[in-house]
Amino acid sequence: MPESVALAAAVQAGRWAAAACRAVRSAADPSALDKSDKSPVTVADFAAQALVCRALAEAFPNDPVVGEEDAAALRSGEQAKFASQVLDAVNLAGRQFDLPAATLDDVLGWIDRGGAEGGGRFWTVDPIDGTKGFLRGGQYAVAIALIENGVPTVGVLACPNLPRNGGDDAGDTGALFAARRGDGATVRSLGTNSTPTAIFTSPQADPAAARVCESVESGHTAHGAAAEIAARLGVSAEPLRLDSQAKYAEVARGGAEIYLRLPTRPGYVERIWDHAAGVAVIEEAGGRVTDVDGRPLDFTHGRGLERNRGVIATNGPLHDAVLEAAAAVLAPRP
Ligand SMILES: Nc1ncnc2c1ncn2[C@@H]1O[C@H](COP(=O)(O)OS(=O)(=O)O)[C@@H](OP(=O)(O)O)[C@H]1O
Ligand SMILES: [Mg+2]
Ligand SMILES: [Mg+2]
Ligand SMILES: [Mg+2]
Repeated sequence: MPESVALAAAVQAGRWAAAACRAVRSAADPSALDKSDKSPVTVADFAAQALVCRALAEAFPNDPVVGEEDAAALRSGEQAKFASQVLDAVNLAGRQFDLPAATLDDVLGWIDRGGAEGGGRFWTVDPIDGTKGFLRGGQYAVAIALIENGVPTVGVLACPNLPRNGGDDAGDTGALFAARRGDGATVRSLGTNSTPTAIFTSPQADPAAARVCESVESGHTAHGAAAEIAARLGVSAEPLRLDSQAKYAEVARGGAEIYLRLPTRPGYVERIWDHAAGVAVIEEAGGRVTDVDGRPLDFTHGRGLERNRGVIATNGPLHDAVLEAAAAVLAPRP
């Protein structure tokens, strides 16, 4: 079946952005700024958001985009050198795809296309999910999703450091996961014209045989509570720790059965761009996603998953058992 215009635009956006991330990483240690919440943002985050918004604007000039980053710091004048590095990264990646050279004004304009609030139909973009992983040389993902009436209907995860094939057959590095509601989920390499292959979650129904994945960062998920849930399920394998929505991708292709993201403090609201693309990919591969209380993720409240707490994603058959174990370990919802 030919890919829909929306999925094709998201795939192209993911490829352009991934090329910018790779270009920045291979040049030198990426420079980073601290945002107001003390989290890092690099030249590559800005360049990737610019390229994703550029690709989406070409295909759907009227679609709103909710992106993680904005260009305020780059416009401030204090960061002129940083801003020119962002421009260079956009044009370096653009040359690989024969795109016309951009100006700094073009780049700032594309980045700020990501300032929408949402709506009935909108895109959400995490230009680098797992920025700490990117800085460490670990996993990261460019995450792009189309949300229609609260449902992620298209999802793309471009993972430049993830092996194309899972398991022992590592193959080449760089994998792009894509899904459109009703059409299934696929993986392909990051190269242009690569062929997509269908992916499916693992059929494992024995909790004791499950493999759990979780964030590397202990500030982003409660590792201790996850270990208690795993022990209740009888899981013996050590957790697989990897940065970013590469965790959704691993569960979607059967490389793990469970992804636990457990609140580290009351009141943290998960961001929609940290989950929407992963949800589309994993559900189309046969998996299930809820919050820790078993509620579906609610993408109708702007930039945050205001009505949810934490996230549990599974292969499908194990979901109810994991929710039961989580209910026994976690304090009830306040
Ligand atoms: N306290 C807290 N709890 C939960 N999540 C948080 C928290 N603080 C930050 N974030 C978000 O975590 C995103 C990174 O996801 P991961 O933890 O899976 O990756 S990583 O291990 O940090 O690399 C990260 O996304 P990026 O900023 O795109 O990297 C943040 O949006
Ligand atoms: Mg993120
Ligand atoms: Mg990010
Ligand atoms: Mg961030």
